[in-house]
Amino acid sequence: MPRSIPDFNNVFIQQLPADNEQANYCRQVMSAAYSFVSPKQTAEPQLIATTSSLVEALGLKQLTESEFATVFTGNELLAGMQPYAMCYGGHQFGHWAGQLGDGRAINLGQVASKTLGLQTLQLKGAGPTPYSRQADGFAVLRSSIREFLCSEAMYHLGIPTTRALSLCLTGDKVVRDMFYDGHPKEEFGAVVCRVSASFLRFGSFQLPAQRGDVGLLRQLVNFSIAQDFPQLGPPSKETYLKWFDEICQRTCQLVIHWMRVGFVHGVLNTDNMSIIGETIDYGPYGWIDNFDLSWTPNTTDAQGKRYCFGAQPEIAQWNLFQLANAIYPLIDEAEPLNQLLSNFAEIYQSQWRDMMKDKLGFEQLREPDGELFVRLEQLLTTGNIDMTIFYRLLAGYNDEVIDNKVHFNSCFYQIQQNTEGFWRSFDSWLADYCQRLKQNVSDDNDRAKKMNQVNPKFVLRNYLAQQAIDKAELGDYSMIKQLQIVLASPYQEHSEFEHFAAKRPDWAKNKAGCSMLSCSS
Ligand SMILES: Nc1ncnc2c1ncn2[C@@H]1O[C@H](COP(=O)(O)OP(=O)(O)OP(=O)(O)O)[C@@H](O)[C@H]1O
Ligand SMILES: [Mg+2]
Repeated sequence: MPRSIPDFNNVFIQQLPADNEQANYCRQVMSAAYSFVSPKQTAEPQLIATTSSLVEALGLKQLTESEFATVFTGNELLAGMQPYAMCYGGHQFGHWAGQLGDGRAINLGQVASKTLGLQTLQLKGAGPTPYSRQADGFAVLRSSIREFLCSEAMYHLGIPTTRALSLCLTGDKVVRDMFYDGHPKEEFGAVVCRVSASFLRFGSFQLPAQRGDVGLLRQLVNFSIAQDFPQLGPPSKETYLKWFDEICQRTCQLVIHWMRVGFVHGVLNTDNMSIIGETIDYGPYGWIDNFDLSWTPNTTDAQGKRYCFGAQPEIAQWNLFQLANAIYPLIDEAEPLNQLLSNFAEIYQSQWRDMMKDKLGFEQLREPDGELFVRLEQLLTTGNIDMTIFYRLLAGYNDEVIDNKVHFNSCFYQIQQNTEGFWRSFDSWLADYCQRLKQNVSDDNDRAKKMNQVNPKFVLRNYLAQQAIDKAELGDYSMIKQLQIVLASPYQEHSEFEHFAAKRPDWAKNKAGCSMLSCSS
């Protein structure tokens, strides 16, 4: 195999306790942060796509295409790789679910990258582990494409996220009942290699806490601080509080970003919350087409709408509350933790207003702006308006526009159905907006430029991901490559790919994969 490979420095397994059992069968794993496990051999590894900047940054350029596919489907290990699955628990849909763990994710180790620092490589869909419970350990092509494209799309939108190094077919078939309706079908198996400085989740700390294993809890927290928050100082009660505060802040910023671009995670269980504040687990996520705070992409969530667009901040806070509960034994005082939790709502509100100020192109936030923001959200909802297109059109708007309906025409889903009352409110909001713009010092061009740096033109619209999947399932990967190009600079124009900025077509409104998704993956 390769002539030159990256340096591995597998701190996670060096510093944290391993499961003593080496055999690969499902079990409760006690007093350990992970279990050693080998990825499953696959029939015919095939590379579909890579993220070239990551290939380079991780020192993997020397690998040939076939070596790459072999390694990143888990068929062969590079020298220094030591595969393991992590042990964690979590609250799923508000209920404690006990031990979950990497049921289909297998970590290969930590690469010391010159530009990115220490990064963990993790295969998703590489076979069963002690944490697979009733499931098979695999992932299918459609969900892997969604994860691969969306991780990188988020990264280029400037949003903290786990990244995606590669997407490979395994050559094996995987059976999935996609609609949970008793019609299982064979699908293509695939593996995405994810990359992050840390794959620890809130649930990684919750599980030892629930089990009363304060020793392991402390080891995990100390490890997290030393690896990812070294600036906080040596372990102490004060440092633990600073660590929790930092996680609250990062989580808050993450949700602000999601609200800014119209991303709905879809399964914000505590096992899907990254301790370093990244977006993790691209399952049944979705992007807002018509602005709707009550929209959830996840069919399992259709009734309760626990994880809908507008609930994300509240859910993030709920999840932080669970994390606070978990680390309580290390702090032994509820008051400071409560204080940090209750700050969350206030900090969120203030950051949200700041984010809206930028989206609307105001140079400074002023007291009455809050009312403009609220009125706008109501209009976007009742007018059935595409969020992404609206903000780009708003950047090019000013009081010289003669006909508002014509200027904003392309962002409406059902323009004919809007009432006279709606148009009156819409026109009056725009008039107030123009009035407000007079408080800016710089000109409209400058404002448009700045607005277009926070309001993306291109997002991974649900129907686009589905089109790329439909083609890929027929062996045509061209749309994956095209989306990779466009989504790598989502705030810029791409005249050649203008169609990728189009609002959701009618055919996609109720089509599976384009409107709602099941968790089957
Ligand atoms: N096909 C599968 N085989 C084994 N375990 C699975 C499978 N799908 C999900 N799980 C496990 O079920 C739990 C919850 O699943 P969830 O859908 O949040 O995760 P996921 O999409 O597999 O992974 P991740 O959070 O690592 O992105 C996790 O413990 C996960 O590893
Ligand atoms: Mg998950």
